[in-house]
Amino acid sequence: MDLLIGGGLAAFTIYAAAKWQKSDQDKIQHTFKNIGYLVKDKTPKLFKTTRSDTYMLYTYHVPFGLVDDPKLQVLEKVLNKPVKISFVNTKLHIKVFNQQLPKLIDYDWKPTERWNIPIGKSYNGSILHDFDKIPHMTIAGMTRQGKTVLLKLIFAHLILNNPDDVEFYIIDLKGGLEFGEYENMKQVKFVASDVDEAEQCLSSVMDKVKEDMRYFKAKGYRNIVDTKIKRRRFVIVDEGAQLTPSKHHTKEQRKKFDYCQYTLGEISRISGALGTRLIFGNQYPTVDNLPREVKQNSDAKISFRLPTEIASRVAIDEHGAEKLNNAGRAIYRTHEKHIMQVPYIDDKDISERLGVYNVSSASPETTSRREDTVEFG
Ligand SMILES: Nc1ncnc2c1ncn2[C@@H]1O[C@H](COP(=O)(O)OP(=O)(O)OP(=O)(O)O)[C@@H](O)[C@H]1O
Repeated sequence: MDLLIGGGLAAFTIYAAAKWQKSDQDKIQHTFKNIGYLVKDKTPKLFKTTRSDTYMLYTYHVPFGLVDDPKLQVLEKVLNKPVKISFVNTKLHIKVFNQQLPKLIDYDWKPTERWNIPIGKSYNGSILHDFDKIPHMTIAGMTRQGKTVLLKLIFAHLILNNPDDVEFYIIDLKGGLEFGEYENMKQVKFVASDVDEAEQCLSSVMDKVKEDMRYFKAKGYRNIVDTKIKRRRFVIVDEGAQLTPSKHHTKEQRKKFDYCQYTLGEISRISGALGTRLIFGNQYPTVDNLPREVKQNSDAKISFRLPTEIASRVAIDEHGAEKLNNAGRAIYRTHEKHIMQVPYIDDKDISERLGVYNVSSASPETTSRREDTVEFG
């Protein structure tokens, strides 16, 4: 019943605001009343407005007992503009953005600083993810929403910025269809396309991580970012759910799945300071197919559209991904949360731009298991 009344009021508020040509400030004030965001007839009082190029920020004193409330989200529809609501230092902040995000942004191939990747455009401008600050990332999203495009964007931009210092270990559980064509690039050390190869790939990464650990200990290093070591190693998993054992697998197969899940957890737990970064992509994250340690150690979580609020909570620890509404639209969650449009990149573009890094197929380095020595310093 409450829901019905609440829904009716919200619909009325949206209708009324559209009909009366009021300023955003007026509309917000009316909305407080209409949706019952008040205490004993006292509604929030506007205390400050701050204008920027991209938004207008309204700051309110609120009566004691009121905090930010999900029902204020109705303002998005009342104002027909993107709105961000937060409660900071006992004040209510309502940020009203001037523009909707574009539905398509082409990737522009502009280099950035070292390990910073332009993963999206938010209402506030470009979002750069710095893999030296936040080493591990999870990426979730239903089919055809943009996970693989984002993984390829990260891959391509890392090579653009650091062609001589980046190396990749890729577990492409779409049978190698997505990353197989890049396996001859000098930066790509391994492309695994099934669980047997994933086991070998991860075992090889683990050996290297242990090697790094011994080296760091001997040198007294704590974190790669405080050393002169330029090399960074990226482990990319596309469709991590394929590493979940099920009752149809044999005992032998299950052992392999368990090993892969355990090793990904270990990599996320110990290797960040040593220069290895894990990016774990997964269609529909559940507690079974998103290894707990990977989730806990990934301080950056990205989600494209997911089917349910529950899946959104597993992926990014809060609701919202179930409401995203076009391919390439995602939530980027670190200590902050941003809605962004991921730049679009296609395979042809990557092959043309990065083709120079293809090593000759005659070279012994071109097998899917190139085990180059790691260079330090
Ligand atoms: N950033 C983007 N901007 C606009 N369109 C996009 C973007 N990313 C993906 N798309 C569209 O969605 C399609 C599917 O993208 P992608 O291959 O990344 O899906 P996916 O999430 O990996 O799905 P699946 O898990 O089924 O492979 C693309 O071919 C493209 O048409």
